Amino acid sequence: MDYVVEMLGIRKEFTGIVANDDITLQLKKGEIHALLGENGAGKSTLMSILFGMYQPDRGVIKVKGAETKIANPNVANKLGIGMVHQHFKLVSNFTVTENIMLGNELRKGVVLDLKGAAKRIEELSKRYRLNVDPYAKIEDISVGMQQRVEILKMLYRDAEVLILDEPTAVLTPQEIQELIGIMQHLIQEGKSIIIITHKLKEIKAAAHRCTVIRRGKTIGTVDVATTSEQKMAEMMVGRQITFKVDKAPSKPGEVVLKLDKLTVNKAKNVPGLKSFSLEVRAGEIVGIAGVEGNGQSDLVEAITGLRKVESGSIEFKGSDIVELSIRKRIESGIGHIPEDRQKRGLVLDYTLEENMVLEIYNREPFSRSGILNKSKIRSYAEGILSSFDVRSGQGSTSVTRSLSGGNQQKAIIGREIELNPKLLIAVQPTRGLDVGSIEYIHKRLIEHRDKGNAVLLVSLELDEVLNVSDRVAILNNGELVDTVITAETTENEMGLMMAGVKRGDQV
Ligand SMILES: Nc1ncnc2c1ncn2[C@@H]1O[C@H](COP(=O)(O)OP(=O)(O)OP(=O)(O)O)[C@@H](O)[C@H]1O
Repeated sequence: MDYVVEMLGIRKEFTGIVANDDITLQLKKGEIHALLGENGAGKSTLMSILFGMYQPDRGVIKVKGAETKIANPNVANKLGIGMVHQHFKLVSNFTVTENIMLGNELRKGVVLDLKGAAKRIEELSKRYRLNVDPYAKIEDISVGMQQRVEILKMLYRDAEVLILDEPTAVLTPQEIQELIGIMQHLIQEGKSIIIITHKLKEIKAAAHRCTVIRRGKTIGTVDVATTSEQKMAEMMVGRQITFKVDKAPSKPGEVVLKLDKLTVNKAKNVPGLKSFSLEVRAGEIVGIAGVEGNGQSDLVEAITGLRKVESGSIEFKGSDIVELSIRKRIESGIGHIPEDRQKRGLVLDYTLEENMVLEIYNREPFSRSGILNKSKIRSYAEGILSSFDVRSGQGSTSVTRSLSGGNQQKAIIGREIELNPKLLIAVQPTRGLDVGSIEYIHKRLIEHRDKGNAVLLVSLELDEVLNVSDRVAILNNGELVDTVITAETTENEMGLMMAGVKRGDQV
């Protein structure tokens, strides 16, 4: 068999946890190979080993049949292996060309030929249909385009094996389709791809084979065309997944959040949200649907106090909170699961238990007369971590940075729900989570509603908005298109409203 890369019997242990335990993955030339596994299963660790960022404790790596030691990423590059990380490594005020040359020509101390490099980048971009402008500045291009720059960086270095670590997590549905097209074109040109994703639909749409790992061990490699999504999910979590959200009809109570003609600016004098009105009641989940960048973050940041309001009012439990500080808003009962967990949600160098009490460490019973009660903090944190199944090497004392991305996300969700806020604002709560965890988080959001709280759910996943929310407000270009009851609408109808077509105007 013609394998370009083989990872055989790979083991990697971190303090307190075996991240990879005898894993085998074989990549055929010209295939798109998906790597699937629960949060913390060991996917990123395995790929970091292939890219030379970690050394395995045991096991063999072969590239084109020859056993190799990949001592560092430079060696990986020389062997034709490239990787796009979850968090891009681009300098925002540099151009595309400068970024691609950085760490290549620049490191080698070669005399720079920017023009020549830009020309080659343009050719590569054309050949692989990436549509990237070599002279654009990173800060001026979309996240999807930035990802293409990362792909170009690999191609510029003649990579033959491309590793993409959760590339679709940051993309809009449209960009995901484009990326799948790009991947298909790349393999036609002889490249081979390993892609990490939690989305079974994407695996079905793009991959030829899929290797499933669970808790550091290989479960198996399957042909995607003949394996159902259900089957892959079961291999991954080791139990049946329903893919359905069970919920009773909502029983809306008093108005918890009342937004009246709210206008928020994106930049100076550029409105992001325009005269937006909405009520969210106790005992209901209201979803916000829209194509990314249509006012969702302006809305969330205005309610949580991160952004100044131009005009209009925000009433929470009957009083206007526009002038309240962020901390006062949290104390009065507004919980927030933020979109960017690394920037806003967690302090990565703190331990997990410190992060679990970030908003409440100065209250009883966690501190008294300025002295922290460490055992109370620990038992509180351990409670959250166990009910939300947050997996880490050293339990509540693990440094948060060492957790896998999905486990960091589960920790934030657990922390915010545990505070039992009267209003919970959940922004993309299940981004980066495996199907088992998504099922659990949806259940907890509904339980939170059933306790008589209000939930505002902002998500780009139409399935999620439709299945979890009771009502949905649709945003287009910063304006409310309509508010609909989810049981009375369809995905198609919602799609049209997201494009700005009101219900009554649809044909
Ligand atoms: N540098 C590190 N130090 C200590 N533990 C680590 C380190 N890197 C990863 N781990 C642990 O190894 C396990 C596997 O993590 P990894 O990031 O490989 O999982 P993953 O499958 O990529 O998860 P996700 O889907 O959530 O991104 C996790 O329990 C994580 O906490």
